[in-house]
Amino acid sequence: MKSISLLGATGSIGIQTLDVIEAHPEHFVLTALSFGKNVDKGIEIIRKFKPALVAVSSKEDAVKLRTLFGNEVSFVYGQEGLIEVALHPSVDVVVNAVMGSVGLHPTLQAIAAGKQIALANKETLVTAGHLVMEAARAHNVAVLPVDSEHSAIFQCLNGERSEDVERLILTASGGSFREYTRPQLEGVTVEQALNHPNWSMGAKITIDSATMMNKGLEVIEAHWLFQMPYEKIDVVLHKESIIHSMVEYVDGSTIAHLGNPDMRVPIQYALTYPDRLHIPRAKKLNLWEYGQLHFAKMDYDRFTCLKLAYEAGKRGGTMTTVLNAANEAAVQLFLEGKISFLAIEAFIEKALETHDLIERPSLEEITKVDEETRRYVQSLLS
Ligand SMILES: NC(=O)C1=CN([C@@H]2O[C@H](COP(=O)(O)OP(=O)(O)OC[C@H]3O[C@@H](n4cnc5c(N)ncnc54)[C@H](OP(=O)(O)O)[C@@H]3O)[C@@H](O)[C@H]2O)C=CC1
Ligand SMILES: CC(=O)[C@@H](O)[C@H](O)COP(=O)(O)O
Ligand SMILES: [Mn+2]
Repeated sequence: MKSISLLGATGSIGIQTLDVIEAHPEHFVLTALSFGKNVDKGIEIIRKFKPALVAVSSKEDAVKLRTLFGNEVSFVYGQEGLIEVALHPSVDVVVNAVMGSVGLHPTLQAIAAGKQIALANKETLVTAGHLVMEAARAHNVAVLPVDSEHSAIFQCLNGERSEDVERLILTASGGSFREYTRPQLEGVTVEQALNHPNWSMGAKITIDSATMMNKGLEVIEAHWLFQMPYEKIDVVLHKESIIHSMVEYVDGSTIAHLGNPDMRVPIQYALTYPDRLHIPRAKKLNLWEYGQLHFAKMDYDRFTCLKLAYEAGKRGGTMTTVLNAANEAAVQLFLEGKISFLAIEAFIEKALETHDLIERPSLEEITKVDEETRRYVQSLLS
C-alpha cells in the first residue's frame, strides 16, 4: 500500500490521479492533498477521499474549510502549506501536479525528506533542473516522469546503457494552430488556443502546446531527467499523439511507446513502477482505426518558442529560469486577454535578451530571478 500526497488535486492531472487512486484502493491511499482556489471541487474531493491534511492557497479558504470539516481534516495554506503536504510523515510518494514553478520548493523539500516523486510539474525541472536532480541523487530518491513523452522515453530506455542511446525523439502534436501559418496567428483568440486537438488539459499547458513552448519545456525536462545533451534530443511533429515518444539507439534500432492519449497510463505507471496494473475503461489501441499515422519535420521558424527553449537550455544556468518565468507570466497575460498570442513569444524573447546569465544558480538566486522576470514581463505591458 502506497501512501500518496497529491499537489494540485483539482487540476487535470490531479483529477486523473484521483481516478487512478480510486480504481486501486488495495494499492493506494490518499493521505494529503493540495489545491489552489477551486474550493467547490476541493470540498467534493475531501468528502470522497477523506485525506488527513489539505493545503489551499489562501488563509481565508483554510479558515472556511476548518469550519466545514471540524477536526476531521487539518487545513494549512500558502507556500508553507504546500510544503507541509509534501512532507506529511506517512507519505511515500508525492505526485506533483501543480502548475508552474510554485512546485519547485515542495519538490526539493520532499526529496530531502526521502519521498519518491511522480513529476507532472515540468516547470520545476525547467526552472531548476540541476538542483532537483542533484538532490535526487544525494538522497537516493527516484523522480519518475508523469509527462506522457517522458514516461514513454523512460519505458523505451528500460534500463539500457545511456552510451547506447543515439537520440531521444519527442513527438509534438502541433497544438491548436498546427495548420496555421505565422501570419494566420495574428489575432487568434484565447478560445481558439484552448482547443487542443488530442488532449484535455489545464489552460496553461494547452496554450504552451499551441505556442510549442510545451515541447520546449519538455526538451529541457528530458535533458535533466535522462541526463542527455541537447544535441541528442529531437522533436518530430506527429499529429495523432499515438506515439508518445521514441528512443533511437546506436545500432539504428528505434523503440517507440504507443497508446491512446490517456494520462492515467503515465500517472499510474509512475505510481506502480516497475509493475503495471489494469486501467478501468481504458480504450484499446486499435491502430486500424487511425488508418495512417503522420510525421513531419519540425519547422523552428514557424514554432519560435521551441527554438528559444533549445537556445536557453544550451546556455543553461538561469536562462531556463527566465524562459519558464517569462512564459508563465506571458501566458497568464494572454489568458487574461491583455496581450496577443504572438506577444507571448515576443515577451519571452525580450526577457531572455535582457537577462545576465548566472551559470550555477543557488535556490535563492533562482527564486529571485523568477520573481524579477515576472515583474519584467508585467512592465512590458506599459
Ligand atoms: N494536463 C495534462 O494532461 C498534463 C499536464 N502536465 C503538467 O502538469 C502540471 C499540471 O497541469 P494541469 O493539471 O493541466 O493544470 P491545471 O491548471 O488543470 O491544474 C493545476 C493545479 O494546480 C493548482 N495550482 C495552480 N496554481 C497554484 C498555486 N500558485 N499554488 C497552489 N496550487 C496551484 C490548481 O488549483 P486550483 O485549480 O484549485 O486553483 C490545480 O489543482 C503542469 O506542470 C503541466 O505542464 C504534464 C503533462 C500532461
Ligand atoms: C499529455 C502531455 O503530456 C502533454 O504535454 C501533451 O504532450 C501536449 O501535447 P503537445 O505539446 O504535443 O501538443
Ligand atoms: Mn507532455
